[in-house]
Amino acid sequence: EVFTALADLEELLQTESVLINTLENYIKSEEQKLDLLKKYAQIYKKQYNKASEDVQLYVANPINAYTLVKRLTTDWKEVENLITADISGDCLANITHVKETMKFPTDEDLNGAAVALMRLQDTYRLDTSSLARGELNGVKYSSELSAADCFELGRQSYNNGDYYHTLLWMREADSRLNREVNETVERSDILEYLAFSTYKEGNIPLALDLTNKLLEILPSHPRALGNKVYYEDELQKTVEVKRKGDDGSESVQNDEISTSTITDIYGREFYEQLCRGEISLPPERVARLKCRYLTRKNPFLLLAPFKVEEAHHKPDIFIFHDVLADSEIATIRKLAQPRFRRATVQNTDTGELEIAHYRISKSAWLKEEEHKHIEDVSRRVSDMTGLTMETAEELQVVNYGIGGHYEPHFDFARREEKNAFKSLGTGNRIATVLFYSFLMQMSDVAQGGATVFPTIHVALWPKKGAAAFWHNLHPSGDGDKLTRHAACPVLAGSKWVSNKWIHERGQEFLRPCTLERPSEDVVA
Ligand SMILES: O=C(O)CCC(=O)C(=O)O
Ligand SMILES: [Fe+2]
Repeated sequence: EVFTALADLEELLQTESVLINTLENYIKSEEQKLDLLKKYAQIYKKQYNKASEDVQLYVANPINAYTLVKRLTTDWKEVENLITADISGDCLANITHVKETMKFPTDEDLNGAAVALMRLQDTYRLDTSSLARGELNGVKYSSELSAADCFELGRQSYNNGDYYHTLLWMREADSRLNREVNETVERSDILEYLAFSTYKEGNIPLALDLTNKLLEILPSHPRALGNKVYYEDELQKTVEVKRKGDDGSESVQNDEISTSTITDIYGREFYEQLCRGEISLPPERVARLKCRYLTRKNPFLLLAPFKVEEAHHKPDIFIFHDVLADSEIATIRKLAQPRFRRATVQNTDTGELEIAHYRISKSAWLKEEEHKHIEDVSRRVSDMTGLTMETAEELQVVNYGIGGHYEPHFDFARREEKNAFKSLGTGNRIATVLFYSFLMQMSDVAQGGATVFPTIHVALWPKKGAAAFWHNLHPSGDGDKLTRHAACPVLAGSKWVSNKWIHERGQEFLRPCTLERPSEDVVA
């Protein structure tokens, strides 16, 4: 699919340009054909009018008799040939060729792009009308959506069983339609989706009202007629149930929410608040964080020490500034782009890699041997972290497209995930280094894409050439649950990250393990 990475979307514009050309050529050919047919029609009409002046005199002339017959035989065949000339077939063949040889989106892509917009709408609390005006967080980026565009977003949501967004977008389609001079969609179609989604959301009186409005426009609409009877029946039933209730029968109330739901709700809330930049570390904790130069007793680093900023204590999260050169970033992009595949996650039961809705991006893996720059980056990670790269995974390059994100997760395998990293034989992921390799900001307003740690309220805002570093494991080898983190959906722009996952094996003397276990895990 193409919607998961901006790099692919750029190629879609090339496809569009070829298609526009094909379409214009087709229109030109059809116009030429019609011009020729018009000319034939004129000639026929002229001769016919002449003959009509005196039919008998006209046919009495042998030359006229001959040309009349000729006009209706060989000449007319020409006309028929022109009419049946298959210009459209040629054009369609061209289009098929374009679709087969160039990047072309599918229906799943349309759905993916629509779902991504809904995700952005929810995470960043964007109101439907502003979005339809082409605004993101108060910044106007693009042309407005037509009623038909909004209708399609509603329809995609409907097909996903997402009635909440169906209602938002169908209402927007309706209000846009009221203002459209050249209407782009039928009001009856909007009403049908509105009515049924309203019913699905539990509001039968309103669903009935909307269905009646639809029937005012199309009185014999078969589905609307059927639904009207059904809604009326349902309403009748509720009235009866209510009456019984008033007579003293008991009603059962069940508004219990399980504890896990509560934690999920709050976890999600912190995650989204961090993405929106609404919460951060309390000032007294920020005051304890320092910036410093790191040399690690390495003679090269004495000349050019790393600029390190502390982003959090316990777990320690560091930001290394200016650790990727522009030339290295260019190499990474050039090598990764042609190899991008939809990024995968590891199935916790089977250990197999699979795609998942909670990680939407494209990724590619680069080996040190491929280019000096990749080797240099790997050595730098070793210098930055003091850990060996011998058991580290290859450099993973990730590009996030429209609404691309990676929901809260751990980089390490948990104890129950027995099969994770088994085939590598290098132990668990002891640490993560995440480079922000390329970033296209569309405005000064932060437009999403932060790396956030919901449990400890940390948000790292991508900065080109910088890298984040943290240990995923406690010295005991147990996973540090506080390192749960996520990539917020990209609202506007393009986000590229590259990461190096460092493994346990080989680090025994570089980061000795202890027997001491973190208290939270002892309890668990
Ligand atoms: O892209 C980001 O900001 C985080 C990526 C991440 O957590 C991962 O790839 O494991
Ligand atoms: Fe991660």
